[in-house]
Amino acid sequence: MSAEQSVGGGNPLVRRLADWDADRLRDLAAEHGTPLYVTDLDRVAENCARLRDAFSGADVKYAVKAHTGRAVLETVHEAGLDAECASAGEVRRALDAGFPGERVDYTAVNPPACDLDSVVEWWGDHPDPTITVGARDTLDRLAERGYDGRVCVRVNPGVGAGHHEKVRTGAAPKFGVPYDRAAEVVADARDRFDVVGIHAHAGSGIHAEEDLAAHRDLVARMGELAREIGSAGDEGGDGALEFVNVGGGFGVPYREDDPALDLDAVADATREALGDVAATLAVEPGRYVVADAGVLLTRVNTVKPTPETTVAGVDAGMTDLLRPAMYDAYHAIRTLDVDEADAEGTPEDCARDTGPVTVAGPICETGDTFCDARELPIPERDDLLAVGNAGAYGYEMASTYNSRSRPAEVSLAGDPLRERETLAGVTRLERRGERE
Ligand SMILES: Cc1ncc(COP(=O)(O)O)c(C=O)c1O
Ligand SMILES: N[C@@H](CCCC[NH3+])C(=O)O
Repeated sequence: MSAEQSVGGGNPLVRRLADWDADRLRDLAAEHGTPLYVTDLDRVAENCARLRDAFSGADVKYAVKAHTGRAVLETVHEAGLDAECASAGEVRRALDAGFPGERVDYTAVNPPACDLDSVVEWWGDHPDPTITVGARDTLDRLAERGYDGRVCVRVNPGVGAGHHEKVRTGAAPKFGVPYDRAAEVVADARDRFDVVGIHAHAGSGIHAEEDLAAHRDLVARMGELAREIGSAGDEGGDGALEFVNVGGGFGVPYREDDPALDLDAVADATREALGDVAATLAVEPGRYVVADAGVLLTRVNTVKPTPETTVAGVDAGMTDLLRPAMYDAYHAIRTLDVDEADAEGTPEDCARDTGPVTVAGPICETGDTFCDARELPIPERDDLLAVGNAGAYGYEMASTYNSRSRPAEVSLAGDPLRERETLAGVTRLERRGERE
């Protein structure tokens, strides 16, 4: 089976930017304006189904941070995944979208007091969630608040992976208790809490062979630790762990010719690396669930030939999609207004001449470009461009820098998901003349 083929009919491993219906996207842009995120909720459900099939028998938790939109959360909930949340705000969103407490994990990273206060209070109405804790200090702060419920200990496995150094978490001291001290921290936590699991996360965008190897190393280390903790628990009569969470990070192909991740093979390798443990495997992917379910539509407003490249000035910028500016991330770009031949990603076939094009946003930062001198159809003013794989960490990382309002989002079916922010929205928190 080729990497692109279907797994059970209409559920292909990867959906390329070329696969989106250009007419539909043009209609949505005409109706809702640009910049506009378009999210295909059916694709979200398909991605969830593929994860559940590949990791059958494991707990699959959606890392909510990748896309917190209500419709996405409801879709993921209906598809049977749990929710992994990075803040009290994300916990609130998950509960509001219908996830019961026992299907919510809160991963507390240097948690502000207000986050701990909130979740401990909310748990009263939503029993049996899990709090994942990466420092003894956090355990103490939970105990101070009277919390004695389910806790998972986050471990720093010393193994990192991911598409960019800024997203490799596994070896960063910020995350998790040091591997060598993990068993001791678990033993200490058992005196005060119901310790149900251990957790580690290598990083985000695991796709390259070396990242997959790092993922396997991490899983193997977690398997060893689970066995060590399990046998210590038996001696002390505390019982074994419920689960071993090996994190998320499963990558998607961003470049047109990147191969799709063979999810079944990754799942098999994960199980094999974990080895024999008396606990359920858990994973918490975010990107994989939503990345290829979203595109960002933006319109060309300025065309400027320069000796090196034609600059296509567009109405979306790093405030709408930060990834290229922050990580030099590659996102496929498709001109929806030229002949469909270029939907195949073969610029030489398309009706317009092609050449080096720099797609640049309206923000006063040099890094505010979606691509630099990439071979694309020479742009014309009012062209509609689609930026691919924008569903993960797209809207979520949007900001109002340069007093730009955040974009709108609609579903592919045409339902409004998030309104376009207004200037009044951008300035709504400002106070003037209120200082005494
Ligand atoms: C603790 C944790 N879990 C899960 C994820 C989800 O990662 P991804 O979206 O790459 O699957 C992240 C992000 O890197 C994370 O920090
Ligand atoms: N924001 C990152 C992923 C980091 C996930 C959070 N630990 C990205 O867009 O690639």
